[in-house]
Amino acid sequence: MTIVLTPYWANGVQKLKVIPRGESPTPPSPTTPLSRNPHIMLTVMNPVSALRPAPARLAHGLTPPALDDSVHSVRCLAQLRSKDRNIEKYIYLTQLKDAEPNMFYKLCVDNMAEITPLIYTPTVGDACLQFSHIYRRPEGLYISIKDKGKIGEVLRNWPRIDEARISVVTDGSRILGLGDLGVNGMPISIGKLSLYIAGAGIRPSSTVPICLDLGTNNQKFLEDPLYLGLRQPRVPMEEMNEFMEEFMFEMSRTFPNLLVQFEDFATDKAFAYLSAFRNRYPVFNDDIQGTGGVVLSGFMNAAKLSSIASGRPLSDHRILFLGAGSAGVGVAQQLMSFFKLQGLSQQEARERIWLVDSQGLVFDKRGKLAEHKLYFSRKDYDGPPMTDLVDIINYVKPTALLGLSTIKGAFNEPVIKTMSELNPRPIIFPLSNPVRLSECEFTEALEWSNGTAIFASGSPFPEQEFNGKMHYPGQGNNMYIFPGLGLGCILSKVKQVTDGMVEAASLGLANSLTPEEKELDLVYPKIERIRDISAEIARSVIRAAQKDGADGAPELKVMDDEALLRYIKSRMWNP
Ligand SMILES: O=C([O-])CC(=O)C(=O)O
Ligand SMILES: [Mg+2]
Repeated sequence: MTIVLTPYWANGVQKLKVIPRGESPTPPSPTTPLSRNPHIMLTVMNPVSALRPAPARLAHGLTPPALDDSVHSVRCLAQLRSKDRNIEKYIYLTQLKDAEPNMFYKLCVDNMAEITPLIYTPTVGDACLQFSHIYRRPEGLYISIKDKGKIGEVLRNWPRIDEARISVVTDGSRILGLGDLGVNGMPISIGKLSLYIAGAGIRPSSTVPICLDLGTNNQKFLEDPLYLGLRQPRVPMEEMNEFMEEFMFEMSRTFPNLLVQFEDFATDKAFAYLSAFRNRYPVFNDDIQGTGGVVLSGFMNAAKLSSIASGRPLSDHRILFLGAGSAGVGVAQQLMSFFKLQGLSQQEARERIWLVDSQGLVFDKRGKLAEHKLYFSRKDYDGPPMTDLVDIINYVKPTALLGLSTIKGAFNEPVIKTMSELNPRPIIFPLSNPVRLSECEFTEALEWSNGTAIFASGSPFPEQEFNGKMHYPGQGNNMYIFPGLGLGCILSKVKQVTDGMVEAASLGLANSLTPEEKELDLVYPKIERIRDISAEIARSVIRAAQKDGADGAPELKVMDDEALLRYIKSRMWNP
């Protein structure tokens, strides 16, 4: 006999009952108590934790006499802190989100600096690597290549279609700097959306984490008996293109009010799908535009500090990128705005930027280059290939060195010393994620530059005392941008995400430093203020959407800036 396990509730406790397959649970009658009504039971057992209703208050006597929400949050935090390993903390928080979503988000909002690195970068990287092993419950939506031709049907299985406003979609092909993780990329979509909720007050039930499964080329996963995805290599690009066309079309049909964030697609796909869809649907790519926007913002503040020390005009900065993938080129494109804001032409702005990839300096005469590198490829160099980073620095004489290479240790002592010889305050941004792939550590940058480096990294580093002074590392991570950008897009019901909106998000972030933060030489605001920052960013984004004619909420146009900010804050969800 085949049996199925059917969950039911008894005295407020969830249990499992074995019943023969085909036999249905007792049909509900109007007199069935709520806790025994299988329809209610189904809601409670909804596979998507963010969609589950808050658990009903238990009847008197079913909870300990002194259980109280404010004390319980202290208890949860203590339980969290009692775990030694970050991955255990991640698992604990995932379970808490499932069991008590409000408590989970309350902990996040109240302890942003402590919890963000656990639910997001860098711990989420480990969670992805181990996802098929630490998996406990369904969360989010999985669409596989096997669903081609019926993607709409799968999407319509989402239980709260009407409420859906924001989806993070990954195909797992380039998770952080960890490479192709296939369906194990799901925690990235989940983690980003947790930050939307905690950082911008997006309602949990309006978030849709999605992982597309187009196979994986990760041999280790293909051989892992616990791997949760399709056991096949990635499908060819042509097949994926058809899949993506159907996917985006069905997404817009099923969820007419949804903003889509593409996340961690391999470089070629990241660029291809952004340009294929951005004029047709409200979509942006976090790794190209979010990272670009956040680095532009930090760079604007860093350049001011650096120029004060050197006396050079802002328009004279020279930026060298190590790494020319989607993030590197995305950031380079965004940094063009910095120079244009200083009055340089497009051509002049481009000449302030140099790219280095795995084969060294990117220049026209080097030979065939990938499409996305062409724009920044140097036309003014025709010597032999230049591969040594110190040589390249001595040739380019950059004021800023930005790393998006995922090569740990690439910014070594000679590199940073050379930067320091050229600049009284060199800008050093090792932006690769997670932390163990960072081009250098904060302490190294401080030591080798004798405390002069203006530093921001993709993953978090602790603050550091050096030569009797406290130094604060910036975190140039797109987490500062995407929650506010998304909030602005949702509230103004945008039809598209324009370049102007991304630039506005970036300027909004740059201008959000308080006088105290400036006093400490910070290039990014403190993460504890993320809700205020997100509201400011959202306002800038809404104004830019209105200017670009991309918005669909005319009622926001008549509000003055103060009223708009109040309105944005009033729409934020609180746990
Ligand atoms: O997730 C992060 O921490 C930043 C990001 O988008 C990436 O590295 O791909
Ligand atoms: Mg990413």
